Amino acid sequence: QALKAELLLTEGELDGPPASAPVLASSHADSPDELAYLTMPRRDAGYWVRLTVDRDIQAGEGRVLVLRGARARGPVTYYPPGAAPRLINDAENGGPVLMRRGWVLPLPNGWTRGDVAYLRVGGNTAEAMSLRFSTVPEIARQERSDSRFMVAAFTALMLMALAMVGIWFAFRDLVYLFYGAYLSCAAVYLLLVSGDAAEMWGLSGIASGRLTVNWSVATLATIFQLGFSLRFLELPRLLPRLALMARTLQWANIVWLAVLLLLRERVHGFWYIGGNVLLLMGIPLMFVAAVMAWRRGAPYAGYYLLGWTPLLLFVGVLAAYPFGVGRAEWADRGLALAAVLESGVLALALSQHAANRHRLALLARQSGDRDPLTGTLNASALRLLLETWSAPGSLGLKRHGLLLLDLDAFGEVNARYGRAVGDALLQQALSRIRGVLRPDDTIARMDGDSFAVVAECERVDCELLGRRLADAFSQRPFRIDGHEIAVSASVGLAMAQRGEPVQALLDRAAQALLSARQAGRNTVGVAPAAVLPAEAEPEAG
Ligand SMILES: Nc1nc2c(ncn2[C@@H]2O[C@H](COP(=O)(O)OP(=O)(O)OP(=O)(O)O)[C@@H](O)[C@H]2O)c(=O)[nH]1
Repeated sequence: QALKAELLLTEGELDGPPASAPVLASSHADSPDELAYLTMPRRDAGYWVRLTVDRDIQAGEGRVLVLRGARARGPVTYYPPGAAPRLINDAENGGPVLMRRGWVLPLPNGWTRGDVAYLRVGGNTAEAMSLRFSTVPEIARQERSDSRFMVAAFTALMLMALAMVGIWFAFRDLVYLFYGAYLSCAAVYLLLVSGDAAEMWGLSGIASGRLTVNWSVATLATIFQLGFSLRFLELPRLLPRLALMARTLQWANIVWLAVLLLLRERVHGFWYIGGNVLLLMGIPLMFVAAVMAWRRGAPYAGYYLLGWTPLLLFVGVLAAYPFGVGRAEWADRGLALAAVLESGVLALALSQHAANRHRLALLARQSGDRDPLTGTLNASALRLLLETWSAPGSLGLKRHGLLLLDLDAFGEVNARYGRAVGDALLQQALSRIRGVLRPDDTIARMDGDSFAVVAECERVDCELLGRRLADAFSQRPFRIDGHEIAVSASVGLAMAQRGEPVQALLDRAAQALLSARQAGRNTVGVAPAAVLPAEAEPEAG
């Protein structure tokens, strides 16, 4: 059964289908599975679409046409072959609502070859639309299966959102709350666009104001997603410029959402174009940010990429659909599936994030060994933490480095300004070190003027961190009691290796620190890799 759809170019308002008109574009669907697909450029006068078939369709066959797209347009009038015209896509004026997979255009008297059907498509928006044949039982089957699928996706997302709120409650870090809020918005959005909300108790009211609500929920999801990404990828620290761009985009979304909420129907004709453009700008930005953060050692950026890439692709396809790129038929389901996959991966990452933090907090609290002057962990607490991480079977940090930092010529500060000033300097030194670290890094005061940092990073990034720590001291003098005191620091780095005893790791870091001091201070020394019994053989051979 071949269906032909032609986009006609007419002038002025007509009372009925044009007798003849130039054809702007045409599309064929040669088999029942194919779509006739038309992209419509913006045009004040709207369009007429002429539909023809190459074979007769009997009235009793139960065949119907399914129209998709044209979502943001004004009312569409349908002129069935051999029957009276009717208005569709007019939910806001009490007309029939969108089915999950489009509007059903019935063929009450069948379709005789040679008869012509028309669609009058109003509204001044650029949007693509598609047409295909189906049957009522087939649509019913599809609706049922879509419905089950969407409810499962909704439930999965909502459960994960609840878990995130729970984690936020325990740790009070906004990253979890943002993610939970994003998940709930995504779940509600999926339900709304799937069309199920209209039939659900409690949601039918929301669903009837459809466009404003759908778009607001989607925009809120974007706003929360950006907030989450900023924190999760540690953009302000790692990539300040990208962080600024993400914040700007977040604000643009907030402003655009306010426009929608204030003006509602009055902006429906064009609002979604701005919304989709913002979305299409955000996708590559977040992708680039994730790749760059990953390369700079953001510990969870790998999860982010794994989870988001498929979802961003589907969002991109859907956002580009009104502009005539891509076909949204398969993208709806793909979107739901990718959203569940994404939330699964990210929820896993965030719970690992939380578990790491929990273990640290617990250990630090249990150890109770704190340095009285600065209030941070002391040497024995740090040793306990290192022992726990290196114990076989522990969750452990992935790859981590131990950095020892020693202030250069600190004895002179004491001698020149007095011990009280020295104490104040040590306290300020701790905040300088903290300023360079991530929230998950661990810091301890070992003794006198030396500190230790344990950071989850690859060797290059740990070396960079070492340099940043030294720079934090050399680039700015301390100001204490009206004195300006310049103090540099030397840093020794040793990368932890599986199976290496904690004392050996500490010794290697101390050796690296010694070499840095011997190299003239204000430098970073890096310890050579440990030779472990299991690895000694291949090296010897
Ligand atoms: N104000 C103050 N000073 C301390 C404290 N604990 C240790 N110190 C002093 O810190 C200094 C540690 O000196 P070292 O690290 O051996 O040597 P340095 O003077 O820093 O010289 P470098 O060889 O460059 O490290 C000593 O002068 C100690 O008296 C403290 O709690 N408060």
